[in-house]
Amino acid sequence: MNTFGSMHRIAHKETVKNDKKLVLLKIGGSVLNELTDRFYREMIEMMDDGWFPVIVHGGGPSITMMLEQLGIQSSFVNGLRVTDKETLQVVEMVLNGKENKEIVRKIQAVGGNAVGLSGIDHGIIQAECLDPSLGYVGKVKSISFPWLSIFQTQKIIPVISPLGIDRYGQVFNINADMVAQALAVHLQAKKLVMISDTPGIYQMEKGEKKIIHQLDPQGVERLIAEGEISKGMIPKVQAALHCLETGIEEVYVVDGRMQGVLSKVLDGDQIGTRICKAEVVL
Ligand SMILES: Nc1ncnc2c1ncn2[C@@H]1O[C@H](COP(=O)(O)OP(=O)(O)O)[C@@H](O)[C@H]1O
Ligand SMILES: CC(=O)N[C@@H](CCC(=O)OP(=O)(O)O)C(=O)O
Repeated sequence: MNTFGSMHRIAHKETVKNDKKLVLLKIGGSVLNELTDRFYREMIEMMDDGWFPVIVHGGGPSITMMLEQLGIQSSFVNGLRVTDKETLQVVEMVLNGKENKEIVRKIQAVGGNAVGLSGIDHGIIQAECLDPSLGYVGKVKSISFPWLSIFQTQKIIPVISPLGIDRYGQVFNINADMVAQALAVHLQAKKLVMISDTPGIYQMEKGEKKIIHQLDPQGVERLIAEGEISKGMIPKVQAALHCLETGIEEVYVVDGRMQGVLSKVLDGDQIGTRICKAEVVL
């Protein structure tokens, strides 16, 4: 966690304090290109309040669009993109070349500092094949991110794409929610915020979507079993359940286009859906 912990007592103390206020922001491809300058400014402002954001991003819709433009067929199994060699090249190109740099560019444009990294760089995300029938789709085996204290001290926001690499140099395409969860657990984030295109997790009531503002793990399991949670929301809530089991206090699902969304989450105001263990429900 703290590479230089033993070097200086005060530096160590500061890092431990900051670690407690680490927030993992997962920016979904559904909303990535609709986030405003205000959203990115809030990210910079949260650092003045002692919070430090680490970003993992997706980019599913952009990948699909590029594959279509190139005439490459794309298919999904349980929400995961079947990834052959040709598809993997496009995934790398779109995630690392386009979406990662788009986020970095926007943070820089509002006066912040960000460094874009892929999970391949320095082997941040060590991966292995998830299921041979899906091709080069990976799962996270381990994470190595020893520079957190340097990024924090310099107020540089890390922006990480969901690609992994194995020890032979093979790259894998990994679902971004899974990467966000693994990184949140590794960095012992206080919160994981899933930034998507939905105002929260909803269930249908008399033909209308009703947002559920608070959910505990049992509630999540029930909504999955009832079929209320489906498609892209499934990996998010699975990630949330895993996070809660490993000590992360709360996971939010929010719409990144809502004004003041990040400050509301950090201030504990009611926004989106907050998933937490029953005993810590306020
Ligand atoms: N119960 C639910 N509540 C909210 N969204 C749901 C639910 N069930 C399925 N979804 C779908 O999940 C989508 C978000 O997942 P996804 O499209 O993968 O987003 P992202 O690109 O942000 O990861 C929503 O737009 C919605 O269509
Ligand atoms: C294996 C797999 O499905 N990988 C995803 C990676 C991007 C992603 O997860 O983007 P979102 O967060 O926008 O869904 C994909 O190829 O679309």
